[in-house]
Amino acid sequence: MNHSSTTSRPAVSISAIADTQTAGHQATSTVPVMELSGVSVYYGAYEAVRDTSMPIQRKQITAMIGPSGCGKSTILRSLNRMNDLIPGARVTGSVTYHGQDLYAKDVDPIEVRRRIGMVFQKPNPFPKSIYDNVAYGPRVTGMKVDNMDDLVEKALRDAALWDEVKDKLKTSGLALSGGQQQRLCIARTIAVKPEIILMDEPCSALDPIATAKIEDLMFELANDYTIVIVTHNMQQAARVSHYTAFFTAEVDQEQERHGRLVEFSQTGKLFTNPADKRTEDYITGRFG
Ligand SMILES: Nc1ncnc2c1ncn2[C@@H]1O[C@H](COP(=O)(O)OP(=O)(O)OP(=O)(O)O)[C@@H](O)[C@H]1O
Repeated sequence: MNHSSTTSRPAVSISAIADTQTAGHQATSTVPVMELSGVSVYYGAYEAVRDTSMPIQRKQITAMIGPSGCGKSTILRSLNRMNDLIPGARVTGSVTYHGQDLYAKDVDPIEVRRRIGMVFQKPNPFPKSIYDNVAYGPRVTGMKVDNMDDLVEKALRDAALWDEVKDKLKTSGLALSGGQQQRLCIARTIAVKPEIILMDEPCSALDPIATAKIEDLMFELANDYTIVIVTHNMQQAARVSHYTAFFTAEVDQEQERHGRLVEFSQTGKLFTNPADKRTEDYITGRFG
């Protein structure tokens, strides 16, 4: 399979597939909601990450760790077709969501990004009020909302921000602290009712107290959502995740670096009894 970065015509409703297939399921740690099989991602002719295969387990936190440039963010973006937005980016192999090929011609990438939301490294609220930041997604996606006030309150509560902002909902989101802004971005993501939340180093711009709050929040969110987090911080991966994927960058004969998944396993095992020497070297600080 070879998926170019050009977006395709919407037809299949990913949410319809997801809603049908998750109905009645209890959360377990053994039901993958997504699967990557032999996924490589190219930027033009450059193969940034090669041959990645791993599951994303439902309502679990999966961390991606590894040295700079090993392709963690690239793989993360392949999970909700964010790479489509980068000119020249191309994904090969298979990414499935509830068994459905995420890159099939008739899948709507906008709908994919609603079901599989993303929180970025730098908090990026819109220059709008706190309320409007949260209401934005439901409004632009045309979600049927009975009571927007209730939806905004629920999203802010779920993002552990309600108590801090309930008296200033009309204030600009940009007037909040960095940690509050990041929780506002999480509320904005939750507001469109995604199933999966991708987080690309969500704490790297935050101080330790704000970081601890986001980590606590991730635990809470994992009751309802599947979370995939890219982090530079091994301790963070060890603290928050159920599963960890360790990536490294291999150097080929032309001295070109290619990201490679070395090991994927339960977090406790990866950090205490890694199967691969390269993982052991990395987690013990001998490399990277
Ligand atoms: N938009 C892009 N265009 C071209 N090359 C890119 C692009 N984004 C990333 N790359 C390259 O792909 C490789 C993997 O980058 P990526 O950002 O995915 O790694 P990473 O592991 O997330 O790194 P970091 O931890 O430093 O954020 C790197 O060599 C990077 O330079």
